[in-house]
Amino acid sequence: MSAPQAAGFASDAEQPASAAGLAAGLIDAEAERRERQAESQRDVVFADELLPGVGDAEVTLRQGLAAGGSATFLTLVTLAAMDELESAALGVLAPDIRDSFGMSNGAIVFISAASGAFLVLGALPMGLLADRYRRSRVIGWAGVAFSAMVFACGLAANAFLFFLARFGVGVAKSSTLPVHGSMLADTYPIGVRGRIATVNAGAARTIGALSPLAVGGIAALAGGSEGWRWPFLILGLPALAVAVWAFRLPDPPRGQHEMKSVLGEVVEDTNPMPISMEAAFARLMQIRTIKTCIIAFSALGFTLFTSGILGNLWAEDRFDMSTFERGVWGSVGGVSLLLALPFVGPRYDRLYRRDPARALSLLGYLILPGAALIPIQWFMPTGWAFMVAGIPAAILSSVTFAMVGPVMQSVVPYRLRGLGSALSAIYIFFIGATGGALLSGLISDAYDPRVAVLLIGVPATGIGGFLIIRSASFIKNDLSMVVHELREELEERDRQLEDPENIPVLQVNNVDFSYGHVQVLFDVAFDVRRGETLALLGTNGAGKSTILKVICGLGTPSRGVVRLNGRTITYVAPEQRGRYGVHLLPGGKGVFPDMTVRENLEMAAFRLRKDTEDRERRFAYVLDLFPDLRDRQSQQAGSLSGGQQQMLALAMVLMHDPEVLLIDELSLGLAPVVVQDLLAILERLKADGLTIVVVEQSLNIALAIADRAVFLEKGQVRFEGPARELAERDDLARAVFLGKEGG
Ligand SMILES: Nc1ncnc2c1ncn2[C@@H]1O[C@H](COP(=O)(O)OP(=O)(O)OP(=O)(O)O)[C@@H](O)[C@H]1O
Repeated sequence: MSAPQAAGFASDAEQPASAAGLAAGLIDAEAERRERQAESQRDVVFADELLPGVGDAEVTLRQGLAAGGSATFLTLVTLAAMDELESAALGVLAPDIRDSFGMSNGAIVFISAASGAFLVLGALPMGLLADRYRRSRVIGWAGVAFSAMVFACGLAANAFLFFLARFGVGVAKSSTLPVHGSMLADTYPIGVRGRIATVNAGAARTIGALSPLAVGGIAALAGGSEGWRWPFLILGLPALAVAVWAFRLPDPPRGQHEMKSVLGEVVEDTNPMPISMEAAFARLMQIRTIKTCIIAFSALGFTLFTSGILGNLWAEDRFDMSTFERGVWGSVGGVSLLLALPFVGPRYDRLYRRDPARALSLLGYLILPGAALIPIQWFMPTGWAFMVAGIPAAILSSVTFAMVGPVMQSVVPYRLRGLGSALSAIYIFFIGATGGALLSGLISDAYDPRVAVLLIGVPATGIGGFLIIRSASFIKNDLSMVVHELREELEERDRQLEDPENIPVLQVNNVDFSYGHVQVLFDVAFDVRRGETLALLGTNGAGKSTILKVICGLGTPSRGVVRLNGRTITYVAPEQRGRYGVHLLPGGKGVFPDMTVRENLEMAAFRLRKDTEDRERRFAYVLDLFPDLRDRQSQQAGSLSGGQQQMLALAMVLMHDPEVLLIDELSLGLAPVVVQDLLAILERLKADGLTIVVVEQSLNIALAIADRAVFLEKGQVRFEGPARELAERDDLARAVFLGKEGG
């Protein structure tokens, strides 16, 4: 893109003559773009009652559970309780394990909390599996692995093996957030999500609250320095039984409750395309509620996961409390949390039905007081006062954490539920828990646990609370996006049912795209029919190449959808799209200059290396299409002329047997005679039935090959229709010829 033409900001008459004029023009153009960006975000806000779950009839928890069947809930709750029991066991037994393996405080804090990092390793694949496959199966296998690894913790012969077993436990546990969260959100109605989450947390905590007592009791009963092993050995068995049961759970249709609330019916994608992690993350991080909440919860993670262990170490070292005493106090804290949970879940659900922004800010306001309560606790003079004073802050942060699931699930696109939770798990556990563990371990070893908590816990709590409150201002906009997408899907489903013979090969709808914070595509939409050639024309920097990137998967739109033969491919990886037949001939040099023509073609045919017959067929087709290349197969590609190199690049793309060929700047820098040859080849490809989208600077060339044209200006479609009609639009045609805004 050439800089002076980039923004298309000035008419001929007002061409800026000086550097100052140029700068002023650029500033104006940027201000105008920002205005359009702000407008495009305002555009999608729907009235509250149209948002999913808002204004719906009240549902009691019993009705909600009955709607999805209580077996799923009970199984997932039990599995979550096992996780809790296991974590609590580690907290209570930390000093005994430390002494048994002769470790320092820092080492045991690190090993204990590092399962947060291991959890991250599992969260991504688990999230991906949850979005692609039957979730009950994923949950079952993860449960089996969990029970095996917990057992291994009890058998560990040394600190290193114990560390490895923790690694396994962490990875196996990683199914809880992405897979359970996705399953619960799709099984039970939106109106009970808060209560499901709090009951889930409450039930898990009930077992968790009793577990310090049970764990302390079992360890004391077993006695000796190795008594800590028995709680782990005993826990492995019930975990295995529940995991086996989980395989039988039904898998609900994805996004069914959002669809029922917004559309009144379920539009199920029975044959979804595989989702790419990169595309999913790119999309999720464009959703402001998600991004802000994820950062908020990771900040909270810095303190939440280490505070229990640091508290136990402090209680033992400073106040000389025994394992059993600490277990009792741990249980008291857990029971207190149980008293708070029944208030928060129903309140969140009620607020959410009225105003989702208030439901979210409630969570932020619950967190903030913790920043003041933490210092009070850590300056208490006696053991029991220390334990009692820790309860309020622990309750507030645990209650808020129980709500991560409902908040995330409400704004994540339903196809990305698993990966959405995985993304939050990465931030919360990897950055939050592991970062917090490392820092706390270091500070605790250098000073003491109190310094660690004051330096990390207080600011983390304040920042977390503030950010959650801030995220509340984005949620309605993001929920509106959900509504928009669901409506579009329903319309498209109806359109496909009405006219199944006439589904476009390629469909781009409502697409917004940003490079970082700079939005460059605004609500772009067009279809391409089978065998059609579509020209994408427009001013410099209008976004033509960016659209091609979005179609072939090199860019993920922040809004909107791309479909291939009626199936959504918005989140499909570029190489996967290649397998489905979407291929891009990028602008500029597209060959390996040091290789021969033949070697270049062989590189392109790499995917066909096992299918000799198909490979030969493609070679024959391509060499027949480009006789000039056939005669130069042993020539180095770098020594070919510009036109021949463009032919070779095209030949390489055609080796893939594309269904849709995307061409960026076909004629750029080529002599007219070469362009004529290329056009003849495109004619032949058209005759062979190939669907082509070509970005062209030259209107004449576009008109020569295209059936239809789309004219873009500043990221918006200004014209879509038969190519010859575009030629009649003087204003637009002039813009293409002159490379400036039409007047
Ligand atoms: N990688 C990038 N990072 C940031 N901004 C980019 C990037 N690529 C393109 N842009 C900007 O996005 C806008 C659209 O660019 P794009 O290349 O899609 O336009 P185009 O219509 O193909 O223009 P041209 O014909 O000049 O290539 C431009 O303002 C450009 O500066």
